[in-house]
Amino acid sequence: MKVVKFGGSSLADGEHFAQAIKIITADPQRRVVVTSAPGKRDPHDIKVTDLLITYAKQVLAHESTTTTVNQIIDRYTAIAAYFNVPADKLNPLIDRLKALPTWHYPNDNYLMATFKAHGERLNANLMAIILQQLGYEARFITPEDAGIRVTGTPNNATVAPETYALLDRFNFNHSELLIFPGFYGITMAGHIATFSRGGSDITGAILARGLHADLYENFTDVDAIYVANPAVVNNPQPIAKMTFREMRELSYAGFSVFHDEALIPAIQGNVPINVKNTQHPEKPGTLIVPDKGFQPADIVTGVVSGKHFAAIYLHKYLLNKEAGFTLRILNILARHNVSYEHMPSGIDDITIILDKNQIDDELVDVICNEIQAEINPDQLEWIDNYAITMVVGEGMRNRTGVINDILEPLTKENIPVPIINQGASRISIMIGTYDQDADRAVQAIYHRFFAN
Ligand SMILES: Nc1ncnc2c1ncn2[C@@H]1O[C@H](COP(=O)(O)OP(=O)(O)O)[C@@H](O)[C@H]1O
Ligand SMILES: N[C@@H](CC(=O)OP(=O)(O)O)C(=O)O
Repeated sequence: MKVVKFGGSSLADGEHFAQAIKIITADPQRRVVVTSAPGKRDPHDIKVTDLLITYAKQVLAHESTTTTVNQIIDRYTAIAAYFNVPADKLNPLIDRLKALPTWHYPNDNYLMATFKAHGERLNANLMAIILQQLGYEARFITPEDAGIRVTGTPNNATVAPETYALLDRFNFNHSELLIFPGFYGITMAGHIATFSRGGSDITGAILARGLHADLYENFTDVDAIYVANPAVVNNPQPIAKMTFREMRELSYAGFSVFHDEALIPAIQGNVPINVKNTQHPEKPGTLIVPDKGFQPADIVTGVVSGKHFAAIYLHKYLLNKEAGFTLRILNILARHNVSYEHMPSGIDDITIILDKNQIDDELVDVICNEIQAEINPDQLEWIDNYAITMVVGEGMRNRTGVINDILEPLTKENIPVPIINQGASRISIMIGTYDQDADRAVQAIYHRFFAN
């Protein structure tokens, strides 16, 4: 059995829906379908999820919602019209969308999550209606029905382990197609909470593990996952096969084509993932497989840069002799609910690299003041413009000279490298550069390893 997930770009309009349906029905193994919300039809279009965020904000600000609601309705109406879906089938979906402001929410964050989740919920419902109209045995299933339980915050939830016990008990007759909305689950108190953006990939992986799929097919708008982001490197090489561990490192570092958290259920359930192009399903795409017995084809599998990092640099003599020093800094960060990404250190120095998205200017001041007061370092600096380039590959393990091959092209390009950190996993090397050099660093490393 295969779980198939279609990204927003693959369900943007009626024509894309028809192509997705062609794929679903071409293979009897494809039994479980996960939908995203309709994505952009062209580069200037707005994703339905973003329209829903605007709708929620307008409700919270007591502003008029008419234009936004009509824009959202138009997206679903256009898809329904493509398949001649009668109005009485679509009207309950529209009524639900319009009624969202009248529901009760524990707070504004839950309201936002519920509005956002409806992009996928309405799309899955519509997909089931269309499949039924075309004569297929299809059932629309919600996370409530199946038992996708989540914990955490309403707009950044994580799957709760009991989900898998509930999915095991879920009555799944393999003769029918199950159509699930991606992106959200239900909290213990019964409220809707979404995963982070791009999180429909996570729903697909949860279902692949929970329903014991043999393969998780993730349909998107590129032929494969490439060695580097095609927006940064011209015409990069596709990756035919890689390990879960490689993909987790690459997606965490910025390969937005597949959500990094979606790797975890697939790893736990040992379900391989095939990322494929909806417009070219005949192409092999990229296969992501367990690490065991994997034979890497190249030294480097992928190279990626993220530009949203900052760092706290601390210098204090005899720092390494002071027991609990690092713990005290991390406690300060934890008090403000800030996590760190990397922490390279020397005998008298430590650099703590943070994701800037979780911190604003006010919080930077508060944290630095607390560090100064509690730790009393000789030097404390906030560095605001770090980019992290990750070079990842199972083929790098136990190989000498790789670091030289990575740094040499950067030196040639005059790119300063203030930080290097070789991951404990030995399949990744982190190169810290400044924001403005990040893309050139990826291009230089890519060309060094894949020039021919
Ligand atoms: N290394 C990479 N290989 C392929 N695509 C990448 C890579 N890095 C970033 N991307 C981007 O990811 C996009 C697909 O992800 P996304 O827009 O989330 O698709 P979907 O709508 O199917 O969920 C591609 O169009 C591409 O721009
Ligand atoms: N629709 C949600 C979830 C998602 O996974 O979307 P997409 O498949 O278009 O990346 C978002 O925009 O974040």
